[in-house]
Amino acid sequence: MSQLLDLLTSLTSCLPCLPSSPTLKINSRSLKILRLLGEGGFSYVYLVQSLSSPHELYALKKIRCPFGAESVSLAMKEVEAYKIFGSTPGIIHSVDYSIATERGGGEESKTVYVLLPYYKRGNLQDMINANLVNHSRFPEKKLMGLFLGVCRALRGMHVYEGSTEGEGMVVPGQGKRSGNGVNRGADQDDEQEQGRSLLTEDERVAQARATGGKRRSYAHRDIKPGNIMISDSGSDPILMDLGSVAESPLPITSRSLAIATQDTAAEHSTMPYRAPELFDVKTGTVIDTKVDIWSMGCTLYACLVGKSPFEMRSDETGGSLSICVLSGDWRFPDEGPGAKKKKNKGKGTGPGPAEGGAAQAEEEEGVISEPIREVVRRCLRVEPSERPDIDELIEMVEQVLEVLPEDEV
Ligand SMILES: Nc1ncnc2c1ncn2[C@@H]1O[C@H](COP(=O)(O)OP(=O)(O)OP(=O)(O)O)[C@@H](O)[C@H]1O
Repeated sequence: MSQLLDLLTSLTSCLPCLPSSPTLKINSRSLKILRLLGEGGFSYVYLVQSLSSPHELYALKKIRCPFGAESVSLAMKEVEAYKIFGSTPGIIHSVDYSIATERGGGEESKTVYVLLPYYKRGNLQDMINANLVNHSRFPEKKLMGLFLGVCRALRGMHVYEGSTEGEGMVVPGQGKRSGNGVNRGADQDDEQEQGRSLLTEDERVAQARATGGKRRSYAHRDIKPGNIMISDSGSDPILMDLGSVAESPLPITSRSLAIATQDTAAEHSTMPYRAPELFDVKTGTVIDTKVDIWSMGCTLYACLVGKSPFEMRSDETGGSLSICVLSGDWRFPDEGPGAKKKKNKGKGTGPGPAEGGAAQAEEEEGVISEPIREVVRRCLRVEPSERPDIDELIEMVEQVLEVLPEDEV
């Protein structure tokens, strides 16, 4: 039945609101499904409308849990992450959630529904796609302003200072947490009793040893343009898709933990944006927030060039994407042997004074400013300790914004 609804909704996704649109209830809220917004590995995201206040639109993420308790607990980790960052600026929060149980053919399966604010402007990937279609590019200052917004939102995870909503909610391995006004069903109460954490038991023990049990930070682990929504005003980025969020640092204390971490990354972190240390997780290393800094470098490059640096390079060379990532093999389109050299805007610390002439303007068209290139280079160091941390990255981006000339209107 559930699959039939997905099929029906995806078939009608291009149609405006049908009179017979399916409806569903999330706790006390009755919602009408308008259309499919997108789909991922195990989830569908629908645009829904409140039946009681038709001007209220939401995005409803439906996470199917086909593999029993394990997949339910993964979905609940995502729900938990929405709560943890519920009041962190620049990070999506959930409005409500529920767990539905379906019984059929003697089997029971669960589906987790998460109600999210709807962002009508879409995400950064949509903007990249529009640029590719229109042969246009982001004005650099506007782009770096958006990028700074993403850095600041990410800082809310990397330097987690707690949230009034989230505090007392995550009780690794034990205890209850307080409600947040959400009308939870019996299933949710069961989950509540068990207590939730973003860590598996092995990870929790390893981390407690490494941090002396102190509160830590979080890594998003799937930063990419498709996971950065644009606020309705058009000026603020919103970090979303918290299904991959993991507590950090994570010391890899055993071979089994290394394999589990690598498998989780393979499932949840998008390959062209995934840091090298997650491709080949080694025992004795520590996986931390630097994985996101790598992905930020890939994201900035994709905004400038149209795709991830490693997708670009593996397309160019015909080589494997993972080998390009592991060896840090990437370049800007106008760099390297055989590349058509364009005059670079702003050598060294910043773009130089504007030089006149139509030929000059034409030559400079499509050229990426040197200070922006440098941000990408710093993020894409194969050795995690050589990458800036989030505060250093914010500082770099603020300096770039200071030296960039105003965008032409
Ligand atoms: N709040 C929202 N507002 C508008 N559109 C949304 C919203 N949330 C998700 N979408 C759309 O649905 C798509 C899939 O969402 P999301 O990334 O959360 O799903 P996912 O299953 O985790 O995807 P992935 O496999 O790419 O990680 C997004 O790319 C976006 O187009």
